[in-house]
Amino acid sequence: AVPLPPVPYQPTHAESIRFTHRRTRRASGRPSVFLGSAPALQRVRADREPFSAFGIGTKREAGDPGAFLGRPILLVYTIRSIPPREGARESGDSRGGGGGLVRGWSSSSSFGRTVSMEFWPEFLASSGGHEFVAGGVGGMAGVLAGHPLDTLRIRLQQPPRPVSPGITVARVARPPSAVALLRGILRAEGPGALYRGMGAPLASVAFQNAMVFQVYAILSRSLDRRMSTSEPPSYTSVALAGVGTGALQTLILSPVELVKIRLQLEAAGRKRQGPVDMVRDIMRREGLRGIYRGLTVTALRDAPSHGVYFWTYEYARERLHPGCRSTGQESLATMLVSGGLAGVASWVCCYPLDVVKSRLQAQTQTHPPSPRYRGVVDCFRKSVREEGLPVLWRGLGTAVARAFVVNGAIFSAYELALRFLVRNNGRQTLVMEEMKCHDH
Ligand SMILES: NC(=[NH2+])NCCC[C@H](N)C(=O)O
Repeated sequence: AVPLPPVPYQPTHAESIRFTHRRTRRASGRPSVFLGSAPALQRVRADREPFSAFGIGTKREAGDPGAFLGRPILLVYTIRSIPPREGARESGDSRGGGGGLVRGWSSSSSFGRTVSMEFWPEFLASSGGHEFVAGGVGGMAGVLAGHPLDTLRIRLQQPPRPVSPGITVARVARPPSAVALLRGILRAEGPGALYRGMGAPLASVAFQNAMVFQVYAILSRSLDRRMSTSEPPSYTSVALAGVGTGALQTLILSPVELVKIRLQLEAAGRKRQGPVDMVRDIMRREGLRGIYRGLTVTALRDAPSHGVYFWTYEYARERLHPGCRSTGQESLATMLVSGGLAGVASWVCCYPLDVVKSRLQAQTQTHPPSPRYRGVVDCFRKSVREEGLPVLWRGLGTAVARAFVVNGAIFSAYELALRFLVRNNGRQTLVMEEMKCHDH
């Protein structure tokens, strides 16, 4: 067979230039500019390599400001992929041994002669929005696995019905246990009631979770300031990225949960509304303010809880399977358990806020004459005054069970989908060798 000619490498997008540049600089300690595009690298196929890449770089010492002002030099690279094993050997990275995924860059000798660098799997993964797709798959798995428990939690959190305006039966009637409530719902409304309001979350939570995992992937890597990229983001970066992600996703999640909660609380028998009718109805009556009711309390709940969420996940999986944050090698059990634990920790830490949020989002503004709770603080005060301190933990058992199931499903589906999406790239290590360096 005639060997295929090298594929000329065309520099394209600005974004990947910046990205590649940052990686290069961090790894070598010397600034250099490489013009190239990550999507082009992803198109490398075994039958088309090695191929050449042309880059323009500058040689400067590390930390030198104005690196871009240096004389441009032409760099010629050969890019080829090598088996993971060999990659581990070449980069001296023992963790990647045994056919594992190798991460990090290795740059040998001095810049300007021969530099070989590895494109780590995550670099390839992060350039194509794979986390977004995998996050969406995870979100759907989570809703399918946990919606009945979610309905139980929302119902348990509600205040007792008033006998007449302003007077509740809280002191007389003990709130029902989860099991009693479940039996009651099944008897009176049938199993369908547990799945009520699931259609809309399936689509919207898929989108919300997709955004969460994509934003988290970007933030956790960009917050990490360490020079070495051969290691996964630090736990501090992971937690901070979680907080940022949690705050941002509130904009999507708050209205989604408002509609979900109201659909979940619709009793059987009464004429039922679908999500679209419900949104239209709220918009007509209260406008955008109505749709965004509960935004503040959702942000208060979700920013810290997502910090705890991602920190716990990363910490737990590393404990259960040492080295897996670097190699990506972990079992399904590790994914399920660390995802489950992350969910539980993130719910326990913010649970009272969730009770308040559910109550605030459930109440309609027009009926009864005036809303029962006027805001976050008022809802806290009134609930505790009327029902005692334990009200802040009502439904916690159900919430914890749900959190374990849902987030075990989310993280497992996410990790598996991600591996599926990058499996072509994930098994190989790309080495970029600097062949020539014309320095005039
Ligand atoms: N309490 C939280 N908001 N935790 C953060 C992630 C929660 C996850 N999306 C879930 O539905 O369980």
